[in-house]
Order: sequence, then structure tokens, then C-alpha cells
Amino acid sequence: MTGDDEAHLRMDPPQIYVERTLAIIKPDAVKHAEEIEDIILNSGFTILQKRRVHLTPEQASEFYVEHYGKLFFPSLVAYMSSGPVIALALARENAISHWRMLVGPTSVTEAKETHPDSLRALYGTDQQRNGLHGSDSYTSAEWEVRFFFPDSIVEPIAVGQAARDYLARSVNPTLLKGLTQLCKKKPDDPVVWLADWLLENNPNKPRVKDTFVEEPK
Ligand SMILES: Nc1ncnc2c1ncn2[C@@H]1O[C@H](COP(=O)(O)OP(=O)(O)OP(=O)(O)O)[C@@H](O)[C@H]1O
Repeated sequence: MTGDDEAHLRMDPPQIYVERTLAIIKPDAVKHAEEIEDIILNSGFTILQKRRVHLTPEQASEFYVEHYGKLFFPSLVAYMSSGPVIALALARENAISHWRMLVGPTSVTEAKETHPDSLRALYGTDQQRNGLHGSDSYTSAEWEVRFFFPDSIVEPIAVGQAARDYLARSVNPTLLKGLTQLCKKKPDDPVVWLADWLLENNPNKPRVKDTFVEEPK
């Protein structure tokens, strides 16, 4: 066995993990919503759900309850309930940290200086009217997505051993056969060839023969 082979064996298996986060386009940035959604999609996010809502002051207070008691809390609540916002449930790998990176620092002045390409630098106005929100942790993402999308059924995503068991049971046996055939054939476009092979050899494909006889027109 070569050193390269040993290094491959020591490598962790690839992780399959799709994370969700809550994004809000705040009242001052709603006029730029189309542009912002394009940037979201071009940054590898999937928009799972979207709602345009006008929060009441009570709802805005509940959403930002962690800031209750701070000097800026009353004006934050007034601002967040001053006009419609767009709430988006976003998904991608490492969605929470990627979205916060794309959004940029809380202060728009700082965002313009240090992260001029961030969404807050582009669409925010000041420390408070900073255009966008993003969940800051896995726990708050779950809570915030439910806050805006209470009816959404959140399917737990299989991770770790559960993901490995699922793939080992449902996908790997067929995929391995396909990959073996692929290595024998070495087609020009291996991905398309494999996709066709998988469709043709899908063990879940109905096996009933098509017995209908086409009537002449
Ligand atoms: N010093 C401040 N003065 C006025 N408004 C503020 C101040 N600090 C924060 N805010 C407002 O409160 C929001 C929540 O503050 P937080 O410290 O959680 O920032 P953040 O995590 O960057 O923002 P968000 O939670 O909206 O994504 C900010 O986005 C901003 O609108």
C-alpha cells in the first residue's frame, strides 16, 4: 500500500449535512428584495419558504426578546414593525455561518469599511436599520424558522451514523454496482452515463411490463 492510499483510508468520510437558517429582509431593504433573493440563490442557498409579513410591535418584541431591557430595544421594535418584512427559510451546507458572513457586521459603517461586498454594506442604512437578519446559532435558527413558519413540518435530517445507515441500506448497494460498471465503460460523460444507469437499474422501479397495446389513431 502506498503512502497516498494510507492517507485516503485515514480521511474522514464526506459529511452529508444540510442546515437551515432564518433570514429576514428588514423594512428598509424590502425594496431591494428581488436583488437580494438573486444573491441568495447565487450563493448556493435554497429558499425553502418565504413570507412577506407586517409584524405587530408585540410580535417584533417576542422575536427580539433577547434584547429586552437594552437601550435600543424600543426603537428596534418600532423599526421592525414599521413596515412589511420578508422572512425566508434558507438551506445549504453550513447555512447559519454562511448567511451571517454574507450579511456582514451589525453596524453598516463597519460593514462598509471591512466587508464592502456584504449585504449590510450594500443595502443597510445604519446600526439599527441594517437591512438583514440572520440566525446566530442552530437553536435560534430552529426557533426562528418556527416563529415565521409555524406550520412547517421540520423533518430531522439524518446525520452521522443515522445517515450512514440510511445510505448503506438504500443507496450504496446500487450505487456501487453502477460505479463498478462506470469504471469498466469509462464513458465520455461519466455523470450522465451514471445517471442513466441508475434510472435503468433503480431497484425501486416498477417491474410491471407495459401491456397496453396502442390503438391506431
Ligand atoms: N447599538 C445598537 N443601536 C441600535 N440598534 C441596534 C444596536 N445593536 C443592535 N441593534 C439592532 O438590533 C438587532 C439585533 O442585534 P444583534 O446584536 O443581535 O445583532 P445581529 O446579530 O448582527 O443582528 P440580527 O439579530 O438582526 O441578525 C441588530 O440587527 C440591529 O438592528
